[in-house]
Order: sequence, then C-alpha cells, then structure tokens
Amino acid sequence: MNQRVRVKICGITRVVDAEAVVNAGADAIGLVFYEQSPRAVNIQQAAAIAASLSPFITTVGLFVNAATEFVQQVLTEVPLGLLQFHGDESEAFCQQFNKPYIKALRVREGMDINRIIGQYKSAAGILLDSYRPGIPGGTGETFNWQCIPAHPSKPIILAGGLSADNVAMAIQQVKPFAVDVSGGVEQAKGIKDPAKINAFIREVASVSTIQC
Ligand SMILES: O=C(O)c1ccccc1NCC(=O)[C@H](O)[C@H](O)COP(=O)(O)O
Repeated sequence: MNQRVRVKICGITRVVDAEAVVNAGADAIGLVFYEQSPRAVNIQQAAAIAASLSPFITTVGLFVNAATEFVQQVLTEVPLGLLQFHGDESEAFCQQFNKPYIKALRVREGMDINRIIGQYKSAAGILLDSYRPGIPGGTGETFNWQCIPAHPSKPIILAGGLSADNVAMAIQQVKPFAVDVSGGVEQAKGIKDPAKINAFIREVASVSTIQC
C-alpha cells in the first residue's frame, strides 16, 4: 500500500500559527500542556486555537507526567482528537481517558524499542524523540535513526531535530507513518515561521510516497 507521510506541527501557541499550519497542508497540530515548556499553552489559549481550526485537522494534546484530573479537565474544555504522553506514563495511565493516544519514547543507544512498543498495545502510534537528560522533549536534536526497528508493530511518528534540511533524508531512511516538528519551524521558541513550515511540508511531499 502506498501512503502519504503525515505531518504534525507541535508547540502551537497562537491562532495565527495554527492558520499557517493549516494553510501549509499539515495534518495535525500539537498543544503543549506542560508548564515548564516555553511552548506551553493554558486551557483558554488551547480552546481558542482548537476552535480556529478547519475540519479534518487533528488537535493533539501533549502531556508530561500530568495528573489524571488535569488531563480530564483539559478534555472537558478543549476538543482534542488525540492525546500525546511525553513522560513516563504507563499504558494503564494512557488508556484511562478512552481517547486515542500516542506514546512518546525518548530514544537512547541500546534501547529495545520493539520491547517498549509492546508495552503500549493500546497506543495508536509511537512517537520517537531524542533523549536529553532533564529535558522531556522539544530538544531540537536528532537521534541515531538506525536504532529504529525496520518493522515496528505500531505506526511510527518520527520527531527530534527535524527541519526542511533533513526531513526528506529522515523519511527515506526511517519510512515513518508521520513526522513531527517543533523547533525546526520556529522563528523563536513558541513562535512559528510560516516560510519554514511551508518549506518543511514541501520537503515531506517531495519524498512522501512510501511502501508500507
Ligand atoms: O516542545 C516542548 O517544549 C516540549 C516539552 C516537553 C515535552 C515535549 C515537548 N515537545 C514535543 C515536541 O514538540 C515534539 O514532539 C518533538 O519533541 C520535536 O521537537 P523538536 O526537536 O523541537 O522538533
């Protein structure tokens, strides 16, 4: 089966950036509900961004070791299509919200990625990101893509240090289901750059037909 590589632009903090993402043809936006992030949004900001989106764009809510009650509160106030757990959450934690979710794994040398994917049988997909001690995500750094198993049991969303300069090479090497970018399409932390978003999506489209 031939499949287009999907694009998620993470760390949207402004309606104007969400509009740029939609106009460029991305599939999903990410809203970071993690206070320590420079890209964090509060519930009011998130609700305004989500309300501004066109149909068929997935709104992804990103959490890092959040309390159950906080995730539930966000879900009652923001229409999220998908949850992204970017901390040390267990499968039991992730699936309790009865929402499709993706689990982020921060890849380290020697990690048995297939084994860990096996611990998240209920996940809709697995996001692979770079590992840097003390920083849960949005590092702007790539990792060794050769660590990624050739035939993972879940759709892979490749993240970590992607930009228009390397995303085509990444897709050709990894053949992911989707790519996820934040820092690589910014002009400043939390502020997206429409020209970089357009360039990123053009590069994805240039190599996007893969054999599944
Ligand atoms: O963006 C953040 O600040 C962040 C903080 C804590 C957990 C995750 C975070 N971001 C996740 C992402 O934006 C992406 O999934 C991914 O990490 C790619 O980021 P980048 O390397 O900047 O493209």
